[in-house]
Amino acid sequence: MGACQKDFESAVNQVKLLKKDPGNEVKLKLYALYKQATEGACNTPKPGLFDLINKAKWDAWNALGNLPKETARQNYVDLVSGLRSSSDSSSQVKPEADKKRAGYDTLVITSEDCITKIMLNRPAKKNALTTQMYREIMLALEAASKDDSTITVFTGNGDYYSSGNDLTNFTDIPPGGIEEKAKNSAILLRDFVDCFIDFPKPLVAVVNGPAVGISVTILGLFDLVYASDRATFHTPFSHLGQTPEGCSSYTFPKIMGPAKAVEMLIFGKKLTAGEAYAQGLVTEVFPDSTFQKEVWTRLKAYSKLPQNAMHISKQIIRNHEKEKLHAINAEESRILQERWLSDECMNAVMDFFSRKAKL
Ligand SMILES: CCCCCC/C=C/C(=O)SCCNC(=O)CCNC(=O)[C@H](O)C(C)(C)COP(=O)(O)OP(=O)(O)OC[C@H]1O[C@@H](n2cnc3c(N)ncnc32)[C@H](O)[C@@H]1OP(=O)(O)O
Repeated sequence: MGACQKDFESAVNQVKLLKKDPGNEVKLKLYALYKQATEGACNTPKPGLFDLINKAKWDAWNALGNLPKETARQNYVDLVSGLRSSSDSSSQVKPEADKKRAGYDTLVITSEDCITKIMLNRPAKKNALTTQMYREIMLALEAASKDDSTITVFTGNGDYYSSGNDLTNFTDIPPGGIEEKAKNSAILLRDFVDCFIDFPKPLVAVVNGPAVGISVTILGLFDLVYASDRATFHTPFSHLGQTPEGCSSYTFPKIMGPAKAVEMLIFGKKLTAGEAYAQGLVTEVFPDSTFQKEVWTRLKAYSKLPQNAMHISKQIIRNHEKEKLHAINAEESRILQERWLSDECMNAVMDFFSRKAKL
């Protein structure tokens, strides 16, 4: 027990030295295990529903039940050891690999063959989109709109394309409380989607795996969507007490007809890649085994087409609707600002964290 206590104290110190923020979920786990290891089973009153951060912490600790202090200590030590080794040899592609595009922590951006590739790079979190990531994507789009590339490609690192909005975004409450949080998030959402509406060059999604939430809805603003046959398309907004964004309330009925759009956006029906192709959301589906090779061969050929002609064609095709799309985006963001304050939404986010804490 003495040695274990020493390992535990050493792990507590190592956490402070981690080079990379392990993210809110891991911090919650660490918190819970630390409390259990030092104080035993959760013994404090449950915080109120609106005290989101303390409630998430309490839930995580309480979920450990009567786990013995010794086991909690050991689990804490193991978790920290895993974090240290994954930060040393992470499967995450190091942004330093691309010297030209330093300054992005959550994306890997490369330019080759007149193609700028923006790769979401949080594979361990299924490329869930943090607030920082939304901001970095906006910066990357701004840079790509001005660089000498012909087309811009979005893809995901790892087995997912993206699991959509990172639900921990909801736990970082500013001093102004949840109303301020909802207001700031609505502004960020609106600005983020505006960047896609205004993007001047052909925009291609290389959907390497499952896509959820906002990573699906904004596909309606892309010019080509290539999908692996492993990809799925899921917008579980009602399940989350939320409503459509990314202009999908307009683009999805237009693309696939109202009946199919309703199945996805209201009832949360998950589409396979083949179904998404049949509904017109996806341009073409490729077998996963040859996906990367086939898609990149195709894109390299396209990127050699005359650049100005392609850019002007995109403008002709998209410009009629720009004003309308901006208005729709503003309205969807306004409605979501209200939704985020609803009990339905808060309970759904709490459920996600409770499910995680019980694992
Ligand atoms: C500025 C704000 C704009 C907001 C715009 C509105 C946007 C709306 C949306 O995008 S709604 C969609 C939100 N996304 C979800 O609801 C998905 C939640 N995640 C899941 O359901 C599952 O994680 C999964 C189905 C994507 C994958 O399941 P599985 O294969 O079993 O993997 P894990 O669950 O173990 O995931 C690994 C790891 O990643 C964490 N994670 C995955 N997705 C998210 C996410 N969206 N938010 C936060 N964290 C996520 C997951 O918790 C695991 O973490 P852990 O290893 O336990 O620490």
